[in-house]
Amino acid sequence: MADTGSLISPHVVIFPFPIQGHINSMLKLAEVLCLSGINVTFVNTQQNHSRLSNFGDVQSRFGSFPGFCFETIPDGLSADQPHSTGFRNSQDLVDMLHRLKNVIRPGFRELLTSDRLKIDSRGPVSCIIADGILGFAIVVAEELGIPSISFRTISACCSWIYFCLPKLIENGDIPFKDEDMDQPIKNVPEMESFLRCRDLPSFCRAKDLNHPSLDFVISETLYSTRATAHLLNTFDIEAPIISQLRSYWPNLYTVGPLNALLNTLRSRTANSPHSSSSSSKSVSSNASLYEEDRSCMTWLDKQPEKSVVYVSFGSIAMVSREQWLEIWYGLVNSGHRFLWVKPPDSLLAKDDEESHVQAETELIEATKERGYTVEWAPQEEVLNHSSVGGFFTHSGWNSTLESMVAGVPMVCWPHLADQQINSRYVSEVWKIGMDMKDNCNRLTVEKLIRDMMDVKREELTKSTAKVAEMARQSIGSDGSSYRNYEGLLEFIRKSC
Ligand SMILES: O=c1ccn([C@@H]2O[C@H](COP(=O)(O)OP(=O)(O)O[C@H]3O[C@H](CO)[C@@H](O)[C@H](O)[C@H]3O)[C@@H](O)[C@H]2O)c(=O)[nH]1
Ligand SMILES: C[C@H]1CC[C@@H]2C(C(=O)O)=CO[C@@H](O)[C@@H]21
Repeated sequence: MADTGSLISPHVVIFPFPIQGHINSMLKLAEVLCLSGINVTFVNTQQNHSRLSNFGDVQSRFGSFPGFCFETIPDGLSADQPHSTGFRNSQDLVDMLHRLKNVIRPGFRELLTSDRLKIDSRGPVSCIIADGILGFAIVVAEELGIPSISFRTISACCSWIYFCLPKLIENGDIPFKDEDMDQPIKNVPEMESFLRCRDLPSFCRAKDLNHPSLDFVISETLYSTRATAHLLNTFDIEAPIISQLRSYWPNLYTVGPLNALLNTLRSRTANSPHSSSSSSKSVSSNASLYEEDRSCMTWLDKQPEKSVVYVSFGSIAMVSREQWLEIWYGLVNSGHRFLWVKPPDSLLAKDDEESHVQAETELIEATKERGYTVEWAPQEEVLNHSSVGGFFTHSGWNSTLESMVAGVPMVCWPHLADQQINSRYVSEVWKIGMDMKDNCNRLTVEKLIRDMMDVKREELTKSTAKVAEMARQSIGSDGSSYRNYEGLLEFIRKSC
């Protein structure tokens, strides 16, 4: 039976960076902790919270846990400001950093130090689990004299590169000296044999070393070492890098893939509303800021086995009209069926150029035969559907993990941040897909989709099955992620 939280249980505050990919994985962690009897307060910014309540199933998902509660803090967005998590350019990130500093940070501090949580019947806050790029939450924990756990929602390989950035700057690797993005980078231990300029996180492309986004990831990474413990949503597949990270984060718990761990715990928990006797693949944990369109599941039901390419570039990537058309042509010309997620605000300004309008009319016609489009899909369910044979992805870390767990090969088109290195690992290290990085034209799209679906199908099927098995073992009762999950619970319980 589930231990759903009680007065004597620890009380943990969880606080994500306020965008979809971070909220998703931290809500999964929240549910894992609730299923283990820990009381949780989950802090959202206002607009995200109202969208989650409208579009996600969070109320029913967490309704059965008396020890769970949401709190909201201001986000600095005006009530009539349209929702857009997309980052059109680096200025959008800079704007977000300003709101973080001037509104979200004081709001979080106020919440934790005011009486709002002190009068909470679940007892005083015993620990703060904050997003690894919200270092100010560590300061609040220090002020309150309680432990903090820094949860980095990206891959271990990207976290490791962030630690190596000061050395790369010192050695003159960045800023890049010339236009040759294939120049090897030799100063990141474990990656000497395959790392190129273009594989470094996007922030390294800044010409100016003082660029706020580069400064942000470097300083937050150094700051994170002040936390009492660290969490990563990853597993043995990143073992060599995890060992390196322990030199900075000795108290590191790797508990991924969290979607798989959560499904296992749900299925073991007799009175969970999600209890299921089936495999850990079958349940999804939706926490969407967009309205899911489930009609795509009915469409998938009608397609042949492993025939569909699922296309999604996550929640913050923005695509230009030219790129959009090239991808569309490539998909249509590949001859394969496709299900394409196009979030409402993901296309950069639509122009009236005659040739674009004509192309789009042509493509709409061609798509009717074998394509389907939605604004948001139940992604985990889609990836586990028997009709899906490949994933054309931006290589966000959640999508990468979800694809690994489902055993689906990938064509990667990374946009920003960690995606650049994730896609390199997918193609060169784990060999479960192809990297299309910095090269978006219809011929390349067509070729790589054909490679994934036909030409390299057999070898990819073997390697994806191996990785999926490794993920499954990690969260099994003898696996490293499961043991780390138990260690994390012990750590949290000791802090109460
Ligand atoms: O139609 C869709 C599309 C996506 N998703 C879900 O949305 C999440 C998307 O997360 P992710 O793949 O990580 O992409 P982003 O939303 O772009 O995530 C941001 O946050 C991640 C975690 O820090 C980083 O790895 C990414 O680079 C960063 O862009 C996943 O859980 C998907 O299952 C859906 O449910 N439906
Ligand atoms: C917009 C980006 C700022 C950094 C974040 C990030 C991370 O390093 O945690 C990855 O991608 C984006 O989610 C965030």
